Amino acid sequence: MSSPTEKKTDVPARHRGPVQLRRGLAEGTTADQHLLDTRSPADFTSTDPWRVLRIQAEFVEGFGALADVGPAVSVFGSARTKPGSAYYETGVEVGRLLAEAGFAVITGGGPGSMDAANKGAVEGKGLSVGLGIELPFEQGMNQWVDLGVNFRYFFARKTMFVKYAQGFIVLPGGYGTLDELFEAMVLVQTHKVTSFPIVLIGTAFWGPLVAWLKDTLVADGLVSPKDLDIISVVDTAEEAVSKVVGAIRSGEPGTDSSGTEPGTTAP
Ligand SMILES: C/C(=C\CNc1ncnc2c1ncn2[C@@H]1O[C@H](COP(=O)(O)O)[C@@H](O)[C@H]1O)CO
Repeated sequence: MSSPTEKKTDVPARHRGPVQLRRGLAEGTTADQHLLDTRSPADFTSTDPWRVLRIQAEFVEGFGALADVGPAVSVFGSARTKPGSAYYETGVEVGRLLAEAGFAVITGGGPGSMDAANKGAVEGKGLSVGLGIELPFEQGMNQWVDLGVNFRYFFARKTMFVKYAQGFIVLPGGYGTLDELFEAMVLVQTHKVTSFPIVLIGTAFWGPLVAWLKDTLVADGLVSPKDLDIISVVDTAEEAVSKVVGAIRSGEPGTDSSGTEPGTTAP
């Protein structure tokens, strides 16, 4: 009797593209049969190889749609921010000031702070971009998006936020906002992107998070003290836009060159 590790050359193999299958896995239908069998097309479109093509298509379509956006800043913040609230008005101001400074405004295209920043971009006569995401519940693009691209996959969409923007402005938000913020922070920390200012608005909101980064992550040696400089925190739309635009124009990373600590308003 041969050992399980002994090479078996007598077992026939079936090839499916670059994949080789033996024994029970070799049984079944051929690729041609699958292709020509129209009984269950829905099964086919939910297979992983088909998904890869859809993912690829999202990147191709996204790159194509956004290629001519020009200088841009991505703005993040809660989908639940209410029109008329202070955060909403700050979002409108951010969008307007960015547009007036010649920057396209890229958001997630949804409600709340995204709606606010897109509205500001339109008011400032700039390019208002929304990168929508397909969600289990119906959620259209907000009315202020002039160039909209809809994504099925969060990760493809997140690539676009970074690839087509030169900086981020982040309003208060929940998990989605934190996800987008921390992804950008990691990209800067690991030098995957350079010269990428990230400015958070709202010292009262972000202060406790920044304190935790410092008192726990830095204190425990999980990030270095200089990693705190990846973000800066301000209180107004004017400060945020001036900081991001200034850093982009000077080619500096998003560090606070004034020497003030993250979590404090720049002088
Ligand atoms: C939950 C609600 C709406 C969901 N619609 C969204 N549309 C587009 N983009 C969204 C949506 N929800 C989250 N995002 C992305 O995450 C960030 C906001 O998430 P948060 O958890 O609300 O902070 C935002 O920047 C988007 O990119 C309400 O009806």
